[in-house]
Amino acid sequence: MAEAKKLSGAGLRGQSAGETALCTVGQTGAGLTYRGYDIKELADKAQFEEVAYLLLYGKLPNQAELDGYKAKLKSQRALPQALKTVLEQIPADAHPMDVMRTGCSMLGNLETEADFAEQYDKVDRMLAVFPGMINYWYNFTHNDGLRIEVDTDADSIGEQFLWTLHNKKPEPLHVDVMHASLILYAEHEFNASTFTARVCASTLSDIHSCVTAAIGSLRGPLHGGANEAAMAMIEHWRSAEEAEDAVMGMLARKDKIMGFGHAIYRESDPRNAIIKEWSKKLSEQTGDEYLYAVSERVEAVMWREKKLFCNADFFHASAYSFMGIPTKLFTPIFVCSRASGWCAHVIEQRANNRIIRPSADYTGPESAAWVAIEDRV
Ligand SMILES: CC(=O)SCCNC(=O)CCNC(=O)[C@H](O)C(C)(C)COP(=O)(O)OP(=O)(O)OC[C@H]1O[C@@H](n2cnc3c(N)ncnc32)[C@H](O)[C@@H]1OP(=O)(O)O
Ligand SMILES: O=C([O-])CC(=O)C(=O)O
Repeated sequence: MAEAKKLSGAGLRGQSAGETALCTVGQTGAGLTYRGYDIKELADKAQFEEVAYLLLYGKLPNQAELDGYKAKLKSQRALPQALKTVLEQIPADAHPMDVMRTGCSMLGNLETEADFAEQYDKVDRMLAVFPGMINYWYNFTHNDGLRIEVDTDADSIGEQFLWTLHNKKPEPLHVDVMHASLILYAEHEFNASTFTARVCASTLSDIHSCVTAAIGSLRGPLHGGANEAAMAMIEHWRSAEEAEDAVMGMLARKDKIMGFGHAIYRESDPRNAIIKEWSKKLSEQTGDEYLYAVSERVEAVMWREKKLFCNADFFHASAYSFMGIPTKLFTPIFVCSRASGWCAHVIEQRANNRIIRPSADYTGPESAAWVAIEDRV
């Protein structure tokens, strides 16, 4: 069993910043559990909606509860006209994560959480709306002003994402991949975006503000944005050999290789083996001749040269690409999933709240003498 990573130094690494009953990350060096359930078992056996329910409502749903939950989510997909109008104003060259941030914020204006008693309904509405919301904007701005129908017959959030993106019922294999992917991305303890959501929640702010703030944190390439950055890197290489040469050059220049390394895990990210397996299946299905091989070679070189391993993001890049998902929509899918984890944390924070307000070690001048404005250089 791998030892836990030695955690110290900047970035609050290794410091406990609160309690959670939602998730353990790297407790035995590599593991990940949601409310005690191993991620491998969840990704293998569950639908995303079961996992969202587990995180938000505290237990795995029985069949009737799952059916009821999915029916509720399905009934809440419609986009308010005012939200559509705002989405249509956002330019085609905007980053889709900015669209998610604005869309979430606009939803908060239209359907404000007036009381914490409404929190579960607000969360479920966001989960229901987000896939159609981003794809409404995407199709309108990238597909000749097409105004898609978001009230599809899709049975799940994963299917809804693919259906509203491509305007057709997706194939079952792709829906299975989406379930696994959304489960893998759903929750990860006090990562940067979740911590952002909790800090916002600790001021007793509304839930749309918490999620909007978290989207902003997830957007960065050191966090959720890494799946897009990984794709932007690997898409240039047409063979494993070309990839190896390029990565060696990047390492010599001390470039960061996106999709590798982790703040907590030491030897592996348990989500990688799962999404890698799906990426392999998709590669075989699509007749891919190099992208999977390129990805595998980058993984091998990074481990050989740096003992750095793929995190959850790296093989998501090839997997999403094989399903015809445009690179810039990769991180919004992460939002569609992680919104469940963020909101479970917001609910947990609210249940036992104290405003999060750490201290800082001051490094500025001891004291400074006032200088009148006309005397300043
Ligand atoms: C879903 C997710 O959010 S997973 C994370 C997604 N992010 C990425 O993939 C971005 C690339 N990775 C990284 O930038 C980092 O590994 C992070 C941000 C994930 C973690 O950062 P840290 O906790 O600071 O990493 P850690 O302390 O283990 O770094 C150790 C050393 O490895 C290096 N290193 C870490 N990751 C990488 C990488 N991907 N490429 C090259 N070198 C790296 C660091 O620069 C550091 O070197 P140094 O000691 O000479 O400065
Ligand atoms: O835990 C982290 O720091 C980043 C991560 O993997 C996640 O949020 O899924």
